[in-house]
Amino acid sequence: MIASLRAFLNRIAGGRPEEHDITALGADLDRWSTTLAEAAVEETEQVYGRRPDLLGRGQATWPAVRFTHLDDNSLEGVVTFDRYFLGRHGVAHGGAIAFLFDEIAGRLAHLGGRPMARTGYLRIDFRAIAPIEVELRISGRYLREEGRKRILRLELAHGDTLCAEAEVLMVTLKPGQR
Ligand SMILES: CCCCC/C=C\C/C=C\C/C=C\C/C=C\CCCC(=O)SCCNC(=O)CCNC(=O)[C@H](O)C(C)(C)COP(=O)(O)OP(=O)(O)OC[C@H]1O[C@@H](n2cnc3c(N)ncnc32)[C@H](O)[C@@H]1OP(=O)(O)O
Repeated sequence: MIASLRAFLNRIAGGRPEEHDITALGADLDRWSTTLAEAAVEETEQVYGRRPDLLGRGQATWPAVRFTHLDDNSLEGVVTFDRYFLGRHGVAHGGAIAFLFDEIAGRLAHLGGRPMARTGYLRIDFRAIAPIEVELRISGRYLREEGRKRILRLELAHGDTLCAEAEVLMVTLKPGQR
């Protein structure tokens, strides 16, 4: 279903359907919303975004990263920004890159069974455009750990071109923090 939704969002983003199809689609979506409202659950019960075995953890609105390497202190992977993530002129939206980085930082921060942490800061430098619909490389590693602070470095590259880099602070949650 998530794969279908992902494909659907790309068709929406990249299409210019006829008016009668837009109207029919809106009605279909409204019907599904009503059905899904009956299946509403608390956050702890939801499945969306909680399936690490699926691309993008089972989120349709997250760029689908495929990890090629994971150890306790670093990771590597590939990601393609679909049409849905277009900013302008064939380039991925900067916010989509921030979303990608925050998620990757979360993944990196919890490697090696480390305790739960939250993003303190995410400082991004956009060095070159990141094109959509091509495979980009993502990498992340620990710079250092200081008490509750984990400082990480992330990179997004297209071939030999560095598209964006970030320094991220993840802070270990204190007892009672959620
Ligand atoms: C959403 C939760 C993630 C759940 C992960 C779940 C499972 C993991 C499994 C797999 C992972 C896969 C994917 C992960 C998914 C998503 C990851 C997304 C993560 C996020 O998207 S998360 C949402 C955005 N995030 C926030 O919503 C944070 C709001 N905020 C706060 O919750 C507090 O602000 C907090 C807790 C950050 C700190 O607060 P606090 O009271 O606990 O600690 P305190 O302030 O004492 O800071 C301690 C030391 O950090 C330094 N420090 C703190 N902040 C700093 C800053 N900005 N700049 C420079 N230094 C800073 C202090 O200066 C001090 O340093 P020092 O000890 O040296 O003095």
